[in-house]
Amino acid sequence: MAQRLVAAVDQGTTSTRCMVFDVAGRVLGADQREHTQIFPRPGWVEHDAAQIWARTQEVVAGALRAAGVAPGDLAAVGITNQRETTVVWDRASGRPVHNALVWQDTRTEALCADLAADHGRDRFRSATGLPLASYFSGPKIRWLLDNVPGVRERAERGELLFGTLDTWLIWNLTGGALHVTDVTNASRTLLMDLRTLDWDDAILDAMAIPRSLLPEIRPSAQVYGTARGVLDGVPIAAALGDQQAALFGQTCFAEGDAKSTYGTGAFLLLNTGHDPVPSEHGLLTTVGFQLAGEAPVYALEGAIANTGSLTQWLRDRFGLIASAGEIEALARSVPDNGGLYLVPAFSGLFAPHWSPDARGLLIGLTGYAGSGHLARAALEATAYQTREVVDAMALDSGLALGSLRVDGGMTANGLLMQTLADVLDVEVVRPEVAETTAVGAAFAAGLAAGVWADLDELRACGTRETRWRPEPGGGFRDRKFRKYRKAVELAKGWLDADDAIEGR
Ligand SMILES: Nc1ncnc2c1ncn2[C@@H]1O[C@H](COP(=O)(O)OP(=O)(O)O)[C@@H](O)[C@H]1O
Ligand SMILES: O=P(O)(O)OC[C@H](O)CO
Repeated sequence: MAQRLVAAVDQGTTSTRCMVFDVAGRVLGADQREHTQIFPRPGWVEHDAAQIWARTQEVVAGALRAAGVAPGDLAAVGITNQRETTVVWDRASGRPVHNALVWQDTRTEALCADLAADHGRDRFRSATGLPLASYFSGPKIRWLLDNVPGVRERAERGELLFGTLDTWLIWNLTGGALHVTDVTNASRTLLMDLRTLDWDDAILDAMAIPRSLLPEIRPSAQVYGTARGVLDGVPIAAALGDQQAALFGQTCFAEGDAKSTYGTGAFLLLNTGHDPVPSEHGLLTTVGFQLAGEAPVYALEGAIANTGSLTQWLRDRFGLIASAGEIEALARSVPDNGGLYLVPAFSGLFAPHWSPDARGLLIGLTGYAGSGHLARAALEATAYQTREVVDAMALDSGLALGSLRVDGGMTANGLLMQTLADVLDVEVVRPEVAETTAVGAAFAAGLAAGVWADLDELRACGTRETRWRPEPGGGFRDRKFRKYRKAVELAKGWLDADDAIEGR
């Protein structure tokens, strides 16, 4: 078989999958396996990086088997991954010095508060596009240096390496030959200057992180090297953080293009072109992608903590529905939300508020309210939260959204998709292949390896999609959005200092 197939490895927070694509963007075979979520203390989340590497090899073998192909049939492999999650390992033995600290892990919150003490949370924002927060990798590296016995000394001697999951997988796939990351993953560390695309020495000094730990930063689509083992001889030709890969897989190549991924939480990314746009409205500035030899494309990102998790909450805590898909019928059993508004600040509010002291709020209750209204309020909360982020993006970038491309588990919900189109007053577009993250990694790798000639060829792949257009009634919906905003203000500041002390 001619080498026209491309594999993608999608290393996510809960599972790792591998998919094999043909030149038309069709899936020929796939495999997926979960890994263990380790919760040593409240707020701490870890992964076993060695287990993830083992799972990766299993799913690659499984996907090749399912597709009926051998490594020699692949023109390239692209890597995409959960972002920010931090691994430090021994250069000689390849053994991690500690479990990986996962992006959700909040153990570095006090460290971030200390680093922010004199200069504020935006101390490194102009260089990195990010606020000081436990979400990002830099503080996680610092925690490992400070808390795992011997690690700082070994790091100072140059014996240890740091990587996000892209770096860890590429290092293992090449038998330890390559210690590289891509610009999108590096842009989530709080250590990279967005303009120079290099590690920022002043920040490394301030965080006391030795440069020798850090990988070389490369474009997202470029032949980095050749794999051994399970992908023997296959060029590794792309790496992208998973949300950026979804942006690429959704063909959001032009300034003003935007995608939103709806899973447990939601991540909206807006392509802002070749200049990083600083945010004054609670968004993150990040690298969208960089093709070999080309200038980087930047993005504004809005991260929302709770969207699909609300569906799970109604299912698992209240038994209102037996499966996630049933929420749509329950919501359709009533004509509107009956005056109910739900602010899902279960772990505070992320973009655009970043209010850790907010807690969830259900308001507008009357004797009339029933389970159907609650289901509506839960789905509408996702649409309103999206509108908050989209409005912030317009204020920061001056770009008005032409349409919103969507993906993720929640997009199976037609009522939600229509509500989203109505609340945003833009067309909502869902592609046929829902695995846009893997598609993006395959597209980027295939582009670097010459399977596809240019971005236009990628746009032509998999053009079948479903669209929802806004229905009339904008004024009424604006009033409802204002109500939701009012509820958000009521939810903020709910936690008092002594609540935190009691650990509530
Ligand atoms: N039809 C639906 N309506 C609303 N929410 C849904 C629906 N189907 C799945 N979900 C929610 O979407 C999430 C799963 O989506 P997925 O993209 O697999 O998420 P993740 O990658 O975060 O695990 C779950 O939180 C689930 O409750
Ligand atoms: O692995 P996911 O899909 O939960 O995505 C995680 C994000 O990259 C975190 O920033």
